[in-house]
Amino acid sequence: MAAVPLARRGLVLVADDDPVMRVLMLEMLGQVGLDTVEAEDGEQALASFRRIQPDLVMLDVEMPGMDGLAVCRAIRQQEQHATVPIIMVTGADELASVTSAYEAGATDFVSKPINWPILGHRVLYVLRASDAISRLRLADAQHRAVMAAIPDTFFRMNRAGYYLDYEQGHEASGVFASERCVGQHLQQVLPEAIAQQMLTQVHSVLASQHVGSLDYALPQNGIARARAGEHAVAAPVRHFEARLVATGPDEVLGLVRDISERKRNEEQIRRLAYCDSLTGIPNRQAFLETLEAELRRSRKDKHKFAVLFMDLDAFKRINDTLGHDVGDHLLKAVSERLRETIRPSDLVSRTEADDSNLARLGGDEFTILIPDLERVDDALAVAQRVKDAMCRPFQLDSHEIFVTASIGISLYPDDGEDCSSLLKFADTAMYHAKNCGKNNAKMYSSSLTMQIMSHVQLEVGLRKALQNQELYLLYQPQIDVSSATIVSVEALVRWRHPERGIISPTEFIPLAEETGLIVPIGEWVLRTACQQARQWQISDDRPLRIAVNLSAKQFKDENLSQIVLSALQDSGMPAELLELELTEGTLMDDARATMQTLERLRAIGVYLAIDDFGTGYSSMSYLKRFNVSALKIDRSFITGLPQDSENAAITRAIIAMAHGLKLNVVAEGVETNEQLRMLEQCGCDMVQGYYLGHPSPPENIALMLAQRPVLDGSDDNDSGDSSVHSKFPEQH
Ligand SMILES: Nc1nc2c(ncn2[C@@H]2O[C@H](COP(=O)(O)O[C@H]3[C@@H](O)[C@H](n4cnc5c(=O)[nH]c(N)nc54)O[C@@H]3COP(=O)(O)O)[C@@H](O)[C@H]2O)c(=O)[nH]1
Repeated sequence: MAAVPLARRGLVLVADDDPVMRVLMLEMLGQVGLDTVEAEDGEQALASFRRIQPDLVMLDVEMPGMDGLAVCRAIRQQEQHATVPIIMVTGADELASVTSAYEAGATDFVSKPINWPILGHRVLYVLRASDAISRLRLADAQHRAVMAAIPDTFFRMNRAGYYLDYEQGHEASGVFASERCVGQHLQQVLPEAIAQQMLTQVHSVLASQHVGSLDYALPQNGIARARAGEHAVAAPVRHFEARLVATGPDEVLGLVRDISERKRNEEQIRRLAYCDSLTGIPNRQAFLETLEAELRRSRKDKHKFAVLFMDLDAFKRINDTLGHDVGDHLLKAVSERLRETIRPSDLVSRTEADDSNLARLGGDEFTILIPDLERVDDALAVAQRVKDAMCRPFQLDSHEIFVTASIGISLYPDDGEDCSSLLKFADTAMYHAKNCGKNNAKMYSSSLTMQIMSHVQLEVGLRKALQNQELYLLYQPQIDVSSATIVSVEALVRWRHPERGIISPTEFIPLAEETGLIVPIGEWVLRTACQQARQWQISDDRPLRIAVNLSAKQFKDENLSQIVLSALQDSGMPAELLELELTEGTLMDDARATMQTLERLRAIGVYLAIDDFGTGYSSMSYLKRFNVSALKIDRSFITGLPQDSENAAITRAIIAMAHGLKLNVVAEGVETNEQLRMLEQCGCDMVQGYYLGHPSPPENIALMLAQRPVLDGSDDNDSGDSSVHSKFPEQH
């Protein structure tokens, strides 16, 4: 049977000047599967080494010429062969010889007389050990390369919290030097609290054998000051993340990374996500989170808190008239004033006073959280302080701006037990405050929700009212005082609601304004009134004027003049017989735009009147500039005439002033003969009111028109009140 060749296990260079020794060595090494190359002397050995690059070298120490020690040294000098195992064959097992061998760079030695049976195994062992060492060296080099590439600081620590090793990473900002740590306990290196947390984490990692981590911050200027407690003041800090992994039953490896940059980025992102970019105060998201936290806290501690919802009154007008830059400045100034108003107060009960109790939700809406509320009155007191703060004029560049605010308040837990309800209810209360005349603060109550719901239902109904033909017009005559004849008729809209019956325009016109529905409704009124008036003009054969109320939204509608022209054309009405009634508020809203719209309407040739005069700005100079044809004295001045001397004086002054400006004057709300008499004496041109005719359906107006001079025979079908029946001419 042929011998099975042994697997080759390495190439050994054997150098000995004694041929017998060489043969024996080659034989023994061959028996354990090693390949061999022989050399007779040192020079030959060195040359062979360079040529064949053996895995191991065996050198006889004593050789003529270049001895084994010299060869060994020569090999070791070649850097790339610094690790090849070299076994020296020494003449005697004496210490000096062994020492010289190691000093020359030998890996091991074999003494003569050689124990031949174990020589091969010895060589194999040295080869294996050398291989293991090479691999260890490689692993160590790789380890070092990884360490050099990683910015983290490494340390080893035992269960008790002593640093066993500490390798500072190149991006560790030099908080600690390695010599400060090795052999030291955590508490001698880190501030007490952090050291304690780290030790807890070390124990947890050792127990679970899972990776654990810990974030902490240290003052930039060093540990000593941190330990002195100086980090409590706002010293710049660096943030670190320590990851711990168990490397044995009682030892962890820690990697510490400087995460200051990441923290800064996170803070920047947080600021962007949670700050209102215009004012710098917290935004809606931040407020919702603060509210959520407060809710949890108050629920646990059984405390009350309040949410204030503030909205500036007429902010839109400031934006529209003075521009968005001024609007933005105002919002910044408002937030600053709010900040000042709540900062020194009892609002912030937490240790760290911050701005998170205040937020801008968007537009001109701000919210304030009042924690730890003891009495409801405290919330109202804060609202009052805020209102007072808003009332002080804002000086913005060249503008002195006056604003007021409406505030709604909801309470936890009385009004709601979740954030969205509390915010919604505070908003509802704010709307209520606005409806109660602005510059107001109101508490939420559940009845407000009912009101809002019915408001919403009304809005839904109003959206369908036009297409369902639920709207209709009544007409009220305006009578010329000198001729006692009807010269004009005012169209007044009504809504016949399928469930609620007749709804007054005082209820649905503001809603139509708010929702923008006034534009289509107003157009329908205009067209219907023009058609009706044209019929009367034809049948009665006289130039009867029809008066139609225009709301602010309609007046601002850029299609207004087109709509007016089209209504006139479709009905065949002469433009001068269409009277458009505008309130002072509508005209004063945006003076420049007003002038342009008025210009367009005048160009069409319609008759323009100012309605409800005396209730708004009552500015004579504007009246002159607006160049209208008539003004209607508001009925609040006519009520109480002639006894009310103040109203009598105002009425006289308005009539005189209007005549000075060559305007016709109409007195509204004339309900008695005495009022009529007095207005006649004051020279009032026209009168309108229940005394002369209630708002009535077209057929009643047709009857009245047929009587000349006029006789009031009208019924206000919608009020049912027709108590005033008087013959105007007979009163003369
Ligand atoms: N934009 C539009 N507004 C309209 C329209 N139709 C009406 N309105 C406005 O709604 C308000 C209430 O109107 P109404 O309930 O019709 O009241 C009018 C008269 O009924 C009332 N009036 C008339 N005479 C008397 C009186 O002697 N006493 C008394 N207490 N009330 C009286 O006055 C209202 C007419 O006011 P005015 O328009 O200011 O001349 C009202 O503001 C309407 O303007 C519409 O189609 N579009």
